[in-house]
Amino acid sequence: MHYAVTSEQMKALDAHTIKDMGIPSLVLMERAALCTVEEIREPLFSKERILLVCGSGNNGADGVAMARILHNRGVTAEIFLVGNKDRWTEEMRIQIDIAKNYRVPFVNNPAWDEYTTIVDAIFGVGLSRKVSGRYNDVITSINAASARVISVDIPSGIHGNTGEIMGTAVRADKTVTFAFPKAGLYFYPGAEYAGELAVADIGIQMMETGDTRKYYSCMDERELGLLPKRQPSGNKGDFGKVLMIAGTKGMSGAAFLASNACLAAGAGMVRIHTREENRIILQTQLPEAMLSVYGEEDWNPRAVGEAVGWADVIAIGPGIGKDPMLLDMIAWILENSRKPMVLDADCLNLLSTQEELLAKRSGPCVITPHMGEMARLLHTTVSALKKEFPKNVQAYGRSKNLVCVCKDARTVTCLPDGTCYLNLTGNEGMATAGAGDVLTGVIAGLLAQGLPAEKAAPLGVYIHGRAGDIAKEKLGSYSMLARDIIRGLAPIMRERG
Ligand SMILES: NC(=O)C1=CN([C@@H]2O[C@H](COP(=O)(O)OP(=O)(O)OC[C@H]3O[C@@H](n4cnc5c(N)ncnc54)[C@H](OP(=O)(O)O)[C@@H]3O)[C@@H](O)[C@H]2O)[C@@H](O)CC1
Ligand SMILES: [K+]
Repeated sequence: MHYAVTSEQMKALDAHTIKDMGIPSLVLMERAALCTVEEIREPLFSKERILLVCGSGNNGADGVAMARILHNRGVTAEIFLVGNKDRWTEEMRIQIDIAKNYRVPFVNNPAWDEYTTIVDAIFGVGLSRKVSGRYNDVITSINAASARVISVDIPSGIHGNTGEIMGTAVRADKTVTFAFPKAGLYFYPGAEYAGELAVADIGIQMMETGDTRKYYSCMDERELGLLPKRQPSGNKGDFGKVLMIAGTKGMSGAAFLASNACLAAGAGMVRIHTREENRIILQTQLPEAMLSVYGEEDWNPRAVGEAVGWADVIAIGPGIGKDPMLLDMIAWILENSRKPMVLDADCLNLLSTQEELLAKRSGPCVITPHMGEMARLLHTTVSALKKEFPKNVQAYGRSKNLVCVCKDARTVTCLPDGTCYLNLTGNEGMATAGAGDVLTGVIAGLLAQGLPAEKAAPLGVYIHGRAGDIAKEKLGSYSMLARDIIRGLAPIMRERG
């Protein structure tokens, strides 16, 4: 696992390293400049002729230091200052003096197409407002030039916290970011603008006493170790029994995908509770699952009560539809069971009309809304949700004491204690029908094997994304289907046995 930080958090970590630990700012800067110079290499970058475009702050000062290092190594490196001299930082003033001492060339009006590489050192984590005027023109020229572009710390014009384009932004081929990835390099469109990402260790550490919950937590392959080892002596009951309440008339596919994914994620047994019209098709498609059914006017309280008693984990939602009758069933389960639950899709849409029901449950609970469903739960619009994202999702998870997986191009998982996981696996091919049902099944499967909701949800999102990446590699993003994501689970789970 690693952490991603906001611009403000990075500034605090910089200041802590300089003031409390005593490493001079210029030492950090020299390391930053050296690390970035090392990244200018074939095959992506040619050192034939390099332009360093530098702003007035310390991002610009990094660029000037890089120019001097390159110049002293015999590379043709020229500095173009775009900032306002009156706003130069102390470090910038010093770097300019040093560059002048070494006679590094400055240009006022660069011939953009004569460079093989452009270093973007205009704004870093200090970007504080929309980009306009001369800065806008310069960024447009960088993007139009034939040179390859390497951005220092973050592409200029990308918001370090949200990844949004602040008016205009540099499109980099590579970004070298210092100490910790900035969240804006992971969220879209920032992730796309950053190009290839390198994280340079320049000597800044997390504060030992700090509460890491304030940073974004990002899982990687090491977290697969959280998967409980399957005991050779175990039987199917030991690996958990999942009740999957899914599939209205004509929506058997959602029930199939979620249940299939749940078994493929390692659950011992799955029992589907679905509309009676789905009986034959589901029993044919997925004979490994058990089945009970309900009719048009009755959700079959007896069958549900018995199934809830049997299950270790309950998942409700994939393709169940919006029939108000189902709200009675959901209410009954929330009130009567303390077993771990995953609530998805139409279950959440039904609950958005009677939110007090969520408060009635007391067991561990994971909800998996996409942005539209999340907005509905918060009684707001998607655009308003995005403005305060993910703080509003964190607040919701905390207030309802549940784990909230908010699905988007970068899915976040917010825990009741405020921890926020940012998922880095997955791809655009997963924007396909049924992919969400697969996720519900994977999380339910992990819960069934005994993982707590706080781990099952972010790990499920991570595994689901990686399975999607495997599907994309095989089939491409256009043709991969939700069932291919399920097939992608095996190579990942196999790493554990
Ligand atoms: N010792 C350290 O701390 C280390 C820091 N490091 C490096 O420093 C970077 C942070 O430096 P920073 O804090 O000086 O901010 P930075 O990103 O250069 O931008 C501020 C400048 O931009 C300007 N400006 C902002 N928005 C604008 C807009 N829309 N349109 C126009 N102008 C705008 C703003 O102008 P002002 O608001 O003052 O008018 C100011 O001049 C960090 O990303 C890393 O690269 C590393 O070397 C490691 C050690
Ligand atoms: K930059």
